[in-house]
Amino acid sequence: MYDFITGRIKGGGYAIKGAWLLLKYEPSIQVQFVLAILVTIAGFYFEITATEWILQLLAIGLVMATEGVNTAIENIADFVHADYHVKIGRIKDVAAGAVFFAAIIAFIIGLIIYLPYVFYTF
Ligand SMILES: Nc1ncnc2c1ncn2[C@@H]1O[C@H](COP(=O)(O)OP(=O)(O)OP(=O)(O)O)[C@@H](O)[C@H]1O
Repeated sequence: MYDFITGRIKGGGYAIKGAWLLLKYEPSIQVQFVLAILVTIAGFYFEITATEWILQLLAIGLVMATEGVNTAIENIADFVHADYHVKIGRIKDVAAGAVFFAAIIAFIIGLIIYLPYVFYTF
């Protein structure tokens, strides 16, 4: 039981370290993080509802998480095969495609939440 708890705490520590590495070194994650801050400011500005906050946070989490996994896949691909290979290209394209799905959904959620506020405010 003690090993289980210390193991979980260590695992959490590694995960926080990984999140910090993503924010510090990955431009794609940094861009998503800035966008997340901007929509959070917009959320406070327009005083969106609790349900809208939940959907917005889910969208932010979905995009940041898939972007992080995409970065990990790119790193693995470069580690196992640094030279050009058509299969590596396909693996990276597919991983980027997953981010695209998440980003499109997040964008649509953003439109659904903010268009009515913008429309009625201005
Ligand atoms: N070793 C490779 N072999 C074949 N094609 C590759 C290889 N590396 C990259 N590519 C192609 O170039 C694209 C971009 O790859 P890259 O690793 O530069 O990612 P990226 O889009 O610049 O990601 P990021 O901006 O997050 O670093 C891939 O989606 C793939 O089509």
